[in-house]
Amino acid sequence: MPRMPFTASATHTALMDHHARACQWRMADLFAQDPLRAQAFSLEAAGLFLDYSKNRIDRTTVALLVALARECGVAQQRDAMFAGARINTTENRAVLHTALRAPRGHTLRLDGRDINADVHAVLDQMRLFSDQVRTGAWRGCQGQAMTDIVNIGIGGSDLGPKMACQALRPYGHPRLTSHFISNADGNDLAALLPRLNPATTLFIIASKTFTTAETMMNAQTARTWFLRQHPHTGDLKKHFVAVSTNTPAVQAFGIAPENMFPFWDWVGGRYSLWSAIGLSIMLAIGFDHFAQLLAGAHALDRHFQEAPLERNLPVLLALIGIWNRNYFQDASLSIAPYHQDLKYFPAYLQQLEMESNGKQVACDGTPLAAPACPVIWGNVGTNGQHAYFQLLHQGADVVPVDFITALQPAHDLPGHHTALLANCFAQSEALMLGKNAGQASAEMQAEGNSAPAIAALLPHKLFPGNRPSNTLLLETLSPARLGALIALYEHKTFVQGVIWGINSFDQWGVELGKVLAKQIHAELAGAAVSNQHDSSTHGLIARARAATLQEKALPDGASRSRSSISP
Ligand SMILES: O=P(O)(O)OC[C@H]1O[C@](O)(CO)[C@@H](O)[C@@H]1O
Repeated sequence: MPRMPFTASATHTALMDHHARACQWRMADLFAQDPLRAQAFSLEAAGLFLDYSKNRIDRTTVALLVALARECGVAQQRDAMFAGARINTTENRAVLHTALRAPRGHTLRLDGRDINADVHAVLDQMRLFSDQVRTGAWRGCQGQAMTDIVNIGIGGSDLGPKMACQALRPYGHPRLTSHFISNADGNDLAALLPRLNPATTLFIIASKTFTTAETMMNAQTARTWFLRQHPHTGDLKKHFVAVSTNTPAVQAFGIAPENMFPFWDWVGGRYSLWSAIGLSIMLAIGFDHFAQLLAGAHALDRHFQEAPLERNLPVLLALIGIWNRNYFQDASLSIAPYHQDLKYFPAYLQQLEMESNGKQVACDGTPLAAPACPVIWGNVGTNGQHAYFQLLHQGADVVPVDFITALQPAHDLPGHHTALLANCFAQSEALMLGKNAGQASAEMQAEGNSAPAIAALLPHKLFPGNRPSNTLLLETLSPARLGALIALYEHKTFVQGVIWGINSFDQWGVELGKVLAKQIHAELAGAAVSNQHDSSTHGLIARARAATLQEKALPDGASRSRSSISP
Protein backbone atom coordinates (compact mmCIF):
# COMPACT_ATOMS: atom_id res chain seq x y z
CA MET A 1 0.00 0.00 0.00
CA PRO A 2 1.50 3.42 -0.90
CA ARG A 3 2.59 5.26 2.19
CA MET A 4 1.85 8.94 2.75
CA PRO A 5 4.96 11.13 2.47
CA PHE A 6 5.98 12.35 5.92
CA THR A 7 5.77 15.92 4.65
CA ALA A 8 2.00 15.50 4.18
CA SER A 9 1.40 14.67 7.83
CA ALA A 10 -0.04 17.02 10.44
CA THR A 11 2.98 16.34 12.64
CA HIS A 12 5.29 17.61 9.91
CA THR A 13 3.41 20.92 9.87
CA ALA A 14 3.75 21.10 13.65
CA LEU A 15 7.45 20.29 13.33
CA MET A 16 7.92 23.08 10.77
CA ASP A 17 6.39 25.60 13.19
CA HIS A 18 8.42 24.19 16.03
CA HIS A 19 11.56 24.41 13.91
CA ALA A 20 10.98 28.12 13.31
CA ARG A 21 11.19 28.56 17.08
CA ALA A 22 14.12 26.14 17.48
CA CYS A 23 16.16 28.28 15.06
CA GLN A 24 16.24 30.94 17.78
CA TRP A 25 17.61 28.62 20.45
CA ARG A 26 21.17 28.46 21.72
CA MET A 27 21.98 25.02 23.10
CA ALA A 28 24.23 26.64 25.70
CA ASP A 29 21.16 28.47 27.07
CA LEU A 30 19.11 25.27 27.05
CA PHE A 31 21.81 23.58 29.15
CA ALA A 32 21.96 26.54 31.52
CA GLN A 33 18.17 26.53 31.97
CA ASP A 34 17.84 22.80 32.57
CA PRO A 35 20.35 21.09 34.86
CA LEU A 36 18.77 17.73 33.98
CA ARG A 37 19.11 18.20 30.23
CA ALA A 38 21.84 15.58 29.70
CA GLN A 39 19.84 13.08 31.72
CA ALA A 40 16.64 13.83 29.83
CA PHE A 41 18.29 13.34 26.45
CA SER A 42 20.38 10.24 26.98
CA LEU A 43 19.63 6.57 26.89
CA GLU A 44 21.38 3.24 27.41
CA ALA A 45 20.59 -0.08 25.73
CA ALA A 46 22.49 -3.25 24.80
CA GLY A 47 25.61 -1.81 26.45
CA LEU A 48 25.56 1.39 24.37
CA PHE A 49 25.09 4.79 25.98
CA LEU A 50 23.82 7.59 23.73
CA ASP A 51 23.95 11.22 24.82
CA TYR A 52 21.92 13.25 22.31
CA SER A 53 21.50 16.31 24.50
CA LYS A 54 23.88 18.42 22.35
CA ASN A 55 21.23 18.78 19.66
CA ARG A 56 18.93 21.68 18.91
CA ILE A 57 16.02 19.95 20.63
CA ASP A 58 13.73 20.23 23.61
CA ARG A 59 11.16 17.80 25.00
CA THR A 60 8.53 18.99 22.51
CA THR A 61 10.90 18.32 19.62
CA VAL A 62 11.37 14.72 20.71
CA ALA A 63 7.64 14.24 21.31
CA LEU A 64 6.81 15.59 17.84
CA LEU A 65 9.50 13.49 16.16
CA VAL A 66 8.25 10.36 17.90
CA ALA A 67 4.71 11.24 16.78
CA LEU A 68 6.07 11.51 13.24
CA ALA A 69 7.63 8.05 13.54
CA ARG A 70 4.27 6.72 14.71
CA GLU A 71 2.39 8.35 11.86
CA CYS A 72 4.85 6.95 9.34
CA GLY A 73 4.25 3.42 10.63
CA VAL A 74 7.79 2.77 11.91
CA ALA A 75 6.61 0.11 14.40
CA GLN A 76 4.49 -1.70 11.79
CA GLN A 77 7.29 -1.67 9.21
CA ARG A 78 9.79 -2.86 11.80
CA ASP A 79 7.51 -5.76 12.74
CA ALA A 80 7.00 -6.60 9.06
CA MET A 81 10.77 -6.71 8.53
CA PHE A 82 11.39 -8.99 11.51
CA ALA A 83 8.52 -11.26 10.44
CA GLY A 84 9.99 -11.80 6.97
CA ALA A 85 7.56 -9.70 4.88
CA ARG A 86 8.90 -8.88 1.40
CA ILE A 87 9.60 -5.25 2.24
CA ASN A 88 12.31 -5.04 -0.45
CA THR A 89 9.56 -4.55 -3.01
CA THR A 90 11.62 -3.77 -6.10
CA GLU A 91 13.45 -7.09 -5.73
CA ASN A 92 10.52 -8.93 -4.12
CA ARG A 93 12.68 -10.06 -1.21
CA ALA A 94 12.38 -10.39 2.52
CA VAL A 95 14.93 -8.48 4.62
CA LEU A 96 16.11 -10.76 7.37
CA HIS A 97 19.64 -9.91 8.46
CA THR A 98 18.16 -9.90 11.99
CA ALA A 99 17.49 -13.64 11.59
CA LEU A 100 21.24 -14.18 11.18
CA ARG A 101 21.83 -13.25 14.81
CA ALA A 102 18.79 -14.90 16.36
CA PRO A 103 19.76 -17.67 18.80
CA ARG A 104 19.38 -21.30 17.84
CA GLY A 105 15.79 -22.45 18.21
CA HIS A 106 14.22 -19.07 17.45
CA THR A 107 11.23 -19.83 15.22
CA LEU A 108 11.06 -18.12 11.86
CA ARG A 109 9.70 -19.67 8.69
CA LEU A 110 10.09 -18.12 5.28
CA ASP A 111 8.26 -19.73 2.36
CA GLY A 112 7.82 -22.83 4.51
CA ARG A 113 11.53 -23.12 5.40
CA ASP A 114 12.85 -23.02 8.93
CA ILE A 115 15.44 -20.35 8.32
CA ASN A 116 16.79 -20.48 11.86
CA ALA A 117 17.87 -24.07 11.15
CA ASP A 118 19.48 -22.97 7.85
CA VAL A 119 21.34 -20.11 9.55
CA HIS A 120 22.70 -22.31 12.32
CA ALA A 121 23.69 -25.08 9.91
CA VAL A 122 25.93 -22.58 8.08
CA LEU A 123 27.27 -21.22 11.38
CA ASP A 124 28.17 -24.81 12.31
CA GLN A 125 29.91 -25.26 8.96
CA MET A 126 31.82 -22.01 9.52
CA ARG A 127 32.74 -23.07 13.04
CA LEU A 128 34.13 -26.41 11.91
CA PHE A 129 36.20 -24.81 9.20
CA SER A 130 37.46 -21.87 11.24
CA ASP A 131 38.41 -24.17 14.13
CA GLN A 132 40.43 -26.31 11.72
CA VAL A 133 42.24 -23.31 10.24
CA ARG A 134 42.86 -21.71 13.61
CA THR A 135 44.18 -24.88 15.29
CA GLY A 136 46.37 -25.68 12.30
CA ALA A 137 44.48 -28.90 11.50
CA TRP A 138 43.68 -27.43 8.08
CA ARG A 139 46.83 -28.03 6.05
CA GLY A 140 47.85 -26.47 2.78
CA CYS A 141 49.22 -28.18 -0.31
CA GLN A 142 52.63 -28.64 1.33
CA GLY A 143 51.28 -29.77 4.68
CA GLN A 144 51.67 -26.42 6.43
CA ALA A 145 49.18 -24.49 8.56
CA MET A 146 47.69 -21.29 7.15
CA THR A 147 49.31 -17.98 8.01
CA ASP A 148 47.43 -15.51 5.79
CA ILE A 149 43.75 -15.11 5.04
CA VAL A 150 42.88 -13.00 1.99
CA ASN A 151 39.25 -11.92 1.69
CA ILE A 152 38.51 -10.97 -1.92
CA GLY A 153 35.23 -9.07 -2.12
CA ILE A 154 33.87 -5.55 -2.49
CA GLY A 155 31.14 -3.38 -0.98
CA GLY A 156 29.24 -5.37 1.62
CA SER A 157 31.47 -8.36 0.95
CA ASP A 158 34.47 -6.32 2.08
CA LEU A 159 33.59 -3.27 4.18
CA GLY A 160 31.83 -5.08 7.04
CA PRO A 161 34.38 -7.89 7.51
CA LYS A 162 37.32 -5.48 7.12
CA MET A 163 35.82 -3.01 9.60
CA ALA A 164 35.05 -5.77 12.14
CA CYS A 165 38.47 -7.45 11.85
CA GLN A 166 40.14 -4.10 12.49
CA ALA A 167 37.77 -3.23 15.34
CA LEU A 168 38.39 -6.58 17.03
CA ARG A 169 42.11 -6.89 16.32
CA PRO A 170 42.96 -7.46 20.01
CA TYR A 171 40.98 -10.72 19.63
CA GLY A 172 42.96 -11.79 16.56
CA HIS A 173 44.79 -15.12 16.16
CA PRO A 174 48.58 -14.84 16.61
CA ARG A 175 49.41 -16.99 13.55
CA LEU A 176 46.86 -15.54 11.15
CA THR A 177 47.06 -12.22 9.31
CA SER A 178 43.93 -10.95 7.59
CA HIS A 179 44.07 -9.08 4.29
CA PHE A 180 41.25 -7.49 2.33
CA ILE A 181 41.39 -7.03 -1.42
CA SER A 182 38.55 -5.14 -3.03
CA ASN A 183 39.77 -2.76 -5.67
CA ALA A 184 39.89 -3.76 -9.33
CA ASP A 185 43.03 -1.62 -9.44
CA GLY A 186 45.83 -4.17 -9.72
CA ASN A 187 47.91 -2.05 -7.36
CA ASP A 188 45.95 -3.55 -4.48
CA LEU A 189 46.66 -7.20 -5.24
CA ALA A 190 50.06 -6.51 -6.81
CA ALA A 191 51.28 -5.01 -3.54
CA LEU A 192 50.06 -7.98 -1.51
CA LEU A 193 50.91 -11.11 -3.53
CA PRO A 194 54.71 -10.87 -3.26
CA ARG A 195 54.36 -10.82 0.52
CA LEU A 196 52.40 -14.09 0.59
CA ASN A 197 53.47 -17.71 0.58
CA PRO A 198 50.86 -19.52 -1.54
CA ALA A 199 51.37 -22.72 0.46
CA THR A 200 50.17 -21.02 3.64
CA THR A 201 47.58 -18.62 2.19
CA LEU A 202 43.83 -19.08 2.21
CA PHE A 203 41.73 -17.03 -0.22
CA ILE A 204 38.07 -16.38 0.57
CA ILE A 205 36.16 -15.32 -2.53
CA ALA A 206 33.26 -13.39 -0.99
CA SER A 207 30.50 -12.30 -3.32
CA LYS A 208 26.77 -12.58 -2.87
CA THR A 209 26.17 -12.70 -6.62
CA PHE A 210 29.55 -14.15 -7.64
CA THR A 211 29.36 -11.94 -10.71
CA THR A 212 30.81 -8.68 -9.39
CA ALA A 213 33.45 -7.65 -11.91
CA GLU A 214 36.10 -6.43 -9.46
CA THR A 215 35.85 -9.54 -7.28
CA MET A 216 35.88 -11.95 -10.20
CA MET A 217 38.94 -10.25 -11.69
CA ASN A 218 40.84 -10.31 -8.40
CA ALA A 219 39.79 -13.92 -7.76
CA GLN A 220 41.01 -15.03 -11.20
CA THR A 221 44.30 -13.20 -10.70
CA ALA A 222 44.81 -14.85 -7.30
CA ARG A 223 43.98 -18.26 -8.78
CA THR A 224 46.45 -17.78 -11.65
CA TRP A 225 49.13 -16.62 -9.21
CA PHE A 226 48.56 -19.67 -7.02
CA LEU A 227 48.59 -22.14 -9.92
CA ARG A 228 51.80 -20.66 -11.27
CA GLN A 229 53.51 -21.78 -8.12
CA HIS A 230 51.48 -24.91 -7.40
CA PRO A 231 50.19 -26.10 -10.79
CA HIS A 232 48.10 -28.96 -9.40
CA THR A 233 44.48 -27.81 -9.68
CA GLY A 234 43.65 -30.35 -6.96
CA ASP A 235 45.57 -28.11 -4.54
CA LEU A 236 43.12 -25.25 -5.05
CA LYS A 237 40.66 -26.76 -2.62
CA LYS A 238 43.11 -26.33 0.22
CA HIS A 239 43.54 -22.64 -0.56
CA PHE A 240 40.31 -21.29 -2.07
CA VAL A 241 36.90 -21.13 -0.45
CA ALA A 242 33.83 -19.15 -1.48
CA VAL A 243 31.00 -17.36 0.25
CA SER A 244 28.04 -16.77 -2.02
CA THR A 245 24.36 -17.28 -2.81
CA ASN A 246 25.27 -18.42 -6.35
CA THR A 247 26.22 -22.10 -6.23
CA PRO A 248 26.54 -22.68 -10.02
CA ALA A 249 28.91 -19.72 -10.44
CA VAL A 250 31.06 -20.89 -7.51
CA GLN A 251 31.33 -24.35 -9.04
CA ALA A 252 32.10 -22.93 -12.46
CA PHE A 253 34.98 -21.00 -10.88
CA GLY A 254 36.39 -24.32 -9.71
CA ILE A 255 35.76 -24.11 -5.98
CA ALA A 256 34.91 -27.44 -4.36
CA PRO A 257 31.26 -27.67 -3.22
CA GLU A 258 32.40 -28.53 0.33
CA ASN A 259 34.40 -25.27 0.33
CA MET A 260 31.36 -23.11 -0.32
CA PHE A 261 29.62 -21.29 2.51
CA PRO A 262 26.11 -20.30 1.44
CA PHE A 263 23.78 -17.51 2.39
CA TRP A 264 20.46 -16.27 1.05
CA ASP A 265 18.87 -13.59 -1.10
CA TRP A 266 17.10 -12.16 1.96
CA VAL A 267 20.48 -10.89 3.21
CA GLY A 268 21.42 -7.57 1.63
CA GLY A 269 25.11 -7.12 0.80
CA ARG A 270 25.59 -4.22 3.21
CA TYR A 271 23.79 -6.17 5.94
CA SER A 272 25.72 -9.39 5.42
CA LEU A 273 28.65 -9.44 7.84
CA TRP A 274 26.56 -11.61 10.18
CA SER A 275 26.23 -14.30 7.50
CA ALA A 276 28.94 -16.48 5.96
CA ILE A 277 30.33 -13.20 4.58
CA GLY A 278 31.69 -12.90 8.13
CA LEU A 279 33.88 -15.98 7.62
CA SER A 280 37.03 -13.83 7.60
CA ILE A 281 35.89 -12.34 10.93
CA MET A 282 35.32 -15.77 12.45
CA LEU A 283 38.72 -16.96 11.22
CA ALA A 284 40.36 -13.95 12.85
CA ILE A 285 38.55 -13.89 16.21
CA GLY A 286 37.24 -17.46 16.58
CA PHE A 287 33.73 -18.84 16.82
CA ASP A 288 33.08 -17.83 20.43
CA HIS A 289 33.86 -14.16 19.82
CA PHE A 290 31.87 -14.23 16.58
CA ALA A 291 28.94 -15.63 18.58
CA GLN A 292 29.32 -12.70 20.98
CA LEU A 293 29.23 -10.29 18.04
CA LEU A 294 25.94 -11.88 16.95
CA ALA A 295 24.60 -11.83 20.51
CA GLY A 296 25.37 -8.12 20.88
CA ALA A 297 23.48 -7.38 17.67
CA HIS A 298 20.61 -9.58 18.80
CA ALA A 299 20.38 -7.67 22.11
CA LEU A 300 20.01 -4.45 20.13
CA ASP A 301 17.42 -6.13 17.87
CA ARG A 302 15.36 -7.03 20.94
CA HIS A 303 15.62 -3.49 22.24
CA PHE A 304 14.53 -2.12 18.83
CA GLN A 305 11.54 -4.46 18.80
CA GLU A 306 10.49 -4.02 22.40
CA ALA A 307 11.32 -0.54 23.69
CA PRO A 308 8.71 2.19 23.29
CA LEU A 309 9.61 4.52 20.44
CA GLU A 310 10.46 7.41 22.79
CA ARG A 311 13.01 5.22 24.64
CA ASN A 312 14.26 3.38 21.59
CA LEU A 313 17.92 3.97 20.73
CA PRO A 314 17.86 3.44 16.94
CA VAL A 315 14.56 5.30 16.64
CA LEU A 316 15.91 8.32 18.51
CA LEU A 317 19.18 8.33 16.58
CA ALA A 318 17.18 8.21 13.35
CA LEU A 319 14.81 10.98 14.44
CA ILE A 320 17.65 13.30 15.45
CA GLY A 321 19.06 12.68 11.97
CA ILE A 322 15.71 13.55 10.37
CA TRP A 323 15.51 16.72 12.48
CA ASN A 324 18.96 17.82 11.31
CA ARG A 325 18.48 16.76 7.68
CA ASN A 326 14.90 17.76 6.93
CA TYR A 327 14.27 20.71 9.24
CA PHE A 328 17.73 22.28 9.66
CA GLN A 329 18.68 21.15 6.12
CA ASP A 330 22.10 19.82 7.19
CA ALA A 331 23.33 17.96 4.14
CA SER A 332 26.02 15.81 5.71
CA LEU A 333 26.81 13.83 8.85
CA SER A 334 30.35 13.32 10.06
CA ILE A 335 31.28 10.15 11.92
CA ALA A 336 34.11 10.62 14.39
CA PRO A 337 35.24 7.43 16.13
CA TYR A 338 37.67 8.20 18.94
CA HIS A 339 39.08 4.70 18.65
CA GLN A 340 41.80 3.76 16.20
CA ASP A 341 40.32 0.29 15.82
CA LEU A 342 37.11 1.85 14.45
CA LYS A 343 39.01 3.53 11.63
CA TYR A 344 36.98 1.74 8.95
CA PHE A 345 33.64 2.45 10.65
CA PRO A 346 32.93 5.68 8.70
CA ALA A 347 33.55 3.87 5.40
CA TYR A 348 31.32 1.02 6.51
CA LEU A 349 28.53 3.47 7.41
CA GLN A 350 28.92 5.20 4.06
CA GLN A 351 27.74 2.08 2.30
CA LEU A 352 25.18 1.20 4.95
CA GLU A 353 23.44 4.58 4.94
CA MET A 354 24.14 6.01 1.50
CA GLU A 355 23.55 2.82 -0.50
CA SER A 356 20.39 2.22 1.53
CA ASN A 357 18.88 5.70 1.57
CA GLY A 358 20.72 7.68 -1.12
CA LYS A 359 17.59 7.84 -3.24
CA GLN A 360 15.04 10.32 -4.52
CA VAL A 361 11.97 8.22 -5.18
CA ALA A 362 9.62 6.58 -2.71
CA CYS A 363 8.73 2.87 -2.65
CA ASP A 364 5.85 3.55 -5.04
CA GLY A 365 8.15 5.32 -7.53
CA THR A 366 6.90 8.84 -6.83
CA PRO A 367 9.49 11.57 -6.23
CA LEU A 368 10.33 12.24 -2.59
CA ALA A 369 8.97 15.52 -1.31
CA ALA A 370 12.06 16.11 0.85
CA PRO A 371 15.72 15.14 0.55
CA ALA A 372 16.77 11.86 2.13
CA CYS A 373 20.17 10.53 3.17
CA PRO A 374 22.83 13.12 4.05
CA VAL A 375 26.40 12.56 2.89
CA ILE A 376 28.13 10.35 5.46
CA TRP A 377 31.84 10.92 5.92
CA GLY A 378 34.51 11.01 8.59
CA ASN A 379 37.67 9.56 10.04
CA VAL A 380 39.13 8.72 13.43
CA GLY A 381 38.60 11.71 15.68
CA THR A 382 41.96 13.06 16.72
CA ASN A 383 43.29 12.82 13.19
CA GLY A 384 40.20 14.66 11.94
CA GLN A 385 40.83 17.39 14.51
CA HIS A 386 44.09 18.21 12.75
CA ALA A 387 42.52 18.13 9.30
CA TYR A 388 38.87 19.02 8.70
CA PHE A 389 37.57 19.93 12.15
CA GLN A 390 38.44 23.55 11.26
CA LEU A 391 35.43 23.46 8.93
CA LEU A 392 33.25 21.80 11.55
CA HIS A 393 33.97 24.64 13.97
CA GLN A 394 34.09 27.68 11.71
CA GLY A 395 32.88 26.65 8.24
CA ALA A 396 29.70 28.06 6.76
CA ASP A 397 27.88 24.71 6.76
CA VAL A 398 26.64 23.10 9.93
CA VAL A 399 27.80 19.47 10.00
CA PRO A 400 26.29 17.30 12.74
CA VAL A 401 28.79 14.84 14.22
CA ASP A 402 28.45 11.40 15.79
CA PHE A 403 31.27 10.96 18.31
CA ILE A 404 31.91 7.31 19.21
CA THR A 405 34.33 6.10 21.85
CA ALA A 406 35.03 3.36 24.40
CA LEU A 407 35.54 4.17 28.07
CA GLN A 408 38.17 1.46 28.53
CA PRO A 409 41.16 1.14 26.19
CA ALA A 410 42.22 -2.11 24.57
CA HIS A 411 45.88 -1.40 25.44
CA ASP A 412 47.86 -0.62 28.58
CA LEU A 413 49.93 2.36 27.45
CA PRO A 414 49.69 4.92 30.25
CA GLY A 415 48.13 8.33 29.60
CA HIS A 416 46.88 7.78 26.07
CA HIS A 417 43.31 6.91 26.78
CA THR A 418 42.63 9.82 29.11
CA ALA A 419 43.99 12.17 26.45
CA LEU A 420 41.81 10.53 23.82
CA LEU A 421 38.62 10.85 25.86
CA ALA A 422 39.49 14.44 26.79
CA ASN A 423 39.75 15.32 23.11
CA CYS A 424 36.51 13.58 22.25
CA PHE A 425 34.50 15.32 24.97
CA ALA A 426 36.19 18.69 24.34
CA GLN A 427 35.23 18.67 20.67
CA SER A 428 31.52 18.18 21.25
CA GLU A 429 31.58 20.81 23.99
CA ALA A 430 33.45 23.29 21.77
CA LEU A 431 31.10 22.69 18.83
CA MET A 432 28.13 23.33 21.07
CA LEU A 433 29.43 26.30 23.10
CA GLY A 434 31.40 28.19 20.48
CA LYS A 435 33.11 31.43 21.45
CA ASN A 436 31.60 34.92 21.21
CA ALA A 437 33.26 38.30 20.71
CA GLY A 438 33.30 39.15 24.44
CA GLN A 439 35.06 35.90 25.33
CA ALA A 440 37.52 36.10 22.45
CA SER A 441 38.56 39.72 23.10
CA ALA A 442 38.86 39.10 26.86
CA GLU A 443 41.23 36.22 26.11
CA MET A 444 43.32 38.33 23.74
CA GLN A 445 43.48 41.17 26.26
CA ALA A 446 44.67 38.72 28.92
CA GLU A 447 47.39 37.61 26.50
CA GLY A 448 48.56 41.27 26.29
CA ASN A 449 47.41 42.04 22.72
CA SER A 450 46.94 45.67 21.70
CA ALA A 451 43.48 47.03 20.85
CA PRO A 452 44.23 47.19 17.07
CA ALA A 453 45.60 43.64 17.14
CA ILE A 454 42.48 42.44 18.92
CA ALA A 455 40.22 44.21 16.41
CA ALA A 456 42.12 42.68 13.48
CA LEU A 457 42.12 39.16 14.87
CA LEU A 458 38.69 39.08 16.44
CA PRO A 459 36.69 37.81 13.42
CA HIS A 460 39.11 34.91 13.03
CA LYS A 461 38.81 33.91 16.67
CA LEU A 462 35.02 33.60 16.76
CA PHE A 463 33.28 30.23 16.93
CA PRO A 464 29.57 30.31 16.08
CA GLY A 465 28.87 27.26 18.27
CA ASN A 466 25.38 25.75 18.54
CA ARG A 467 26.66 22.89 16.35
CA PRO A 468 24.92 19.58 17.05
CA SER A 469 26.43 16.22 17.93
CA ASN A 470 25.65 12.84 19.44
CA THR A 471 28.07 10.97 21.67
CA LEU A 472 28.00 7.18 21.83
CA LEU A 473 29.90 5.49 24.63
CA LEU A 474 30.82 1.81 24.80
CA GLU A 475 32.40 0.34 27.92
CA THR A 476 34.97 -1.44 25.75
CA LEU A 477 35.14 -2.24 22.05
CA SER A 478 34.27 -5.90 22.65
CA PRO A 479 32.65 -8.23 20.07
CA ALA A 480 29.26 -7.86 21.80
CA ARG A 481 29.43 -4.06 21.91
CA LEU A 482 30.58 -3.87 18.30
CA GLY A 483 27.65 -6.08 17.30
CA ALA A 484 25.24 -3.77 19.11
CA LEU A 485 26.84 -0.67 17.58
CA ILE A 486 26.52 -1.98 14.02
CA ALA A 487 22.93 -3.10 14.61
CA LEU A 488 22.14 0.34 16.04
CA TYR A 489 23.18 2.02 12.80
CA GLU A 490 21.44 -0.65 10.68
CA HIS A 491 18.15 0.05 12.45
CA LYS A 492 18.71 3.80 12.41
CA THR A 493 19.07 3.52 8.63
CA PHE A 494 15.89 1.44 8.45
CA VAL A 495 13.83 3.88 10.54
CA GLN A 496 14.97 6.82 8.43
CA GLY A 497 14.13 4.89 5.26
CA VAL A 498 10.61 4.26 6.58
CA ILE A 499 10.08 7.95 7.38
CA TRP A 500 11.44 9.04 4.01
CA GLY A 501 9.24 6.37 2.37
CA ILE A 502 12.23 4.68 0.72
CA ASN A 503 12.99 1.05 -0.05
CA SER A 504 16.29 0.93 1.87
CA PHE A 505 17.21 -2.51 0.54
CA ASP A 506 17.78 -2.11 -3.18
CA GLN A 507 20.62 -0.26 -4.95
CA TRP A 508 19.67 0.35 -8.56
CA GLY A 509 21.85 3.43 -8.58
CA VAL A 510 25.02 1.36 -8.91
CA GLU A 511 23.92 -0.33 -12.15
CA LEU A 512 24.35 2.35 -14.82
CA GLY A 513 28.06 2.81 -14.17
CA LYS A 514 28.59 -0.97 -14.26
CA VAL A 515 26.96 -1.25 -17.69
CA LEU A 516 28.93 1.65 -19.16
CA ALA A 517 32.17 0.31 -17.65
CA LYS A 518 31.62 -3.00 -19.44
CA GLN A 519 31.29 -1.25 -22.78
CA ILE A 520 34.25 1.06 -22.21
CA HIS A 521 36.33 -1.88 -20.98
CA ALA A 522 35.76 -3.58 -24.36
CA GLU A 523 36.63 -0.35 -26.17
CA LEU A 524 39.85 0.08 -24.19
CA ALA A 525 40.72 -3.51 -25.03
CA GLY A 526 40.50 -2.75 -28.76
CA ALA A 527 36.82 -2.88 -29.81
CA ALA A 528 35.57 -0.05 -32.03
CA VAL A 529 34.81 3.03 -29.93
CA SER A 530 31.12 3.95 -30.01
CA ASN A 531 30.28 7.33 -31.47
CA GLN A 532 27.56 7.62 -28.84
CA HIS A 533 30.02 8.82 -26.19
CA ASP A 534 30.13 12.49 -25.27
CA SER A 535 33.29 14.30 -26.39
CA SER A 536 34.81 14.21 -22.90
CA THR A 537 34.46 10.43 -22.48
CA HIS A 538 35.52 9.90 -26.10
CA GLY A 539 38.67 11.95 -25.50
CA LEU A 540 39.54 10.07 -22.31
CA ILE A 541 39.15 6.71 -24.06
CA ALA A 542 41.32 7.90 -26.95
CA ARG A 543 44.08 8.98 -24.55
CA ALA A 544 43.97 5.67 -22.65
CA ARG A 545 44.13 3.69 -25.92
CA ALA A 546 47.08 5.75 -27.10
CA ALA A 547 48.89 5.17 -23.78
CA THR A 548 48.32 1.40 -24.06
CA LEU A 549 49.74 1.37 -27.58
CA GLN A 550 52.75 3.35 -26.39
CA GLU A 551 53.30 0.94 -23.52
CA LYS A 552 53.19 -2.03 -25.89
CA ALA A 553 55.86 -0.36 -27.97
CA LEU A 554 58.29 -0.15 -25.02
CA PRO A 555 61.07 -2.76 -24.69
CA ASP A 556 60.18 -5.75 -22.46
CA GLY A 557 60.11 -5.01 -18.75
CA ALA A 558 60.55 -1.26 -19.14
CA SER A 559 56.95 -0.34 -18.51
CA ARG A 560 56.11 -2.05 -15.24
CA SER A 561 58.18 -2.32 -12.13
CA ARG A 562 55.92 -5.11 -10.82
CA SER A 563 55.93 -7.32 -13.91
CA SER A 564 56.90 -10.38 -11.87
CA ILE A 565 53.54 -10.54 -10.13
CA SER A 566 51.15 -9.59 -12.91
CA PRO A 567 49.01 -12.53 -13.99
O1 LIG B 1 28.68 -9.42 -2.88
P1 LIG B 1 28.61 -8.98 -4.30
O2 LIG B 1 27.48 -9.60 -5.03
O3 LIG B 1 29.91 -9.20 -4.99
O4 LIG B 1 28.29 -7.43 -4.30
C1 LIG B 1 29.18 -6.51 -3.76
C2 LIG B 1 28.55 -5.16 -3.60
O5 LIG B 1 28.14 -4.66 -4.85
C3 LIG B 1 26.91 -3.97 -4.73
O6 LIG B 1 25.92 -4.76 -5.30
C4 LIG B 1 26.96 -2.65 -5.40
O7 LIG B 1 27.43 -2.77 -6.69
C5 LIG B 1 26.69 -3.85 -3.23
O8 LIG B 1 25.37 -3.70 -2.89
C6 LIG B 1 27.31 -5.11 -2.75
O9 LIG B 1 27.59 -5.08 -1.37
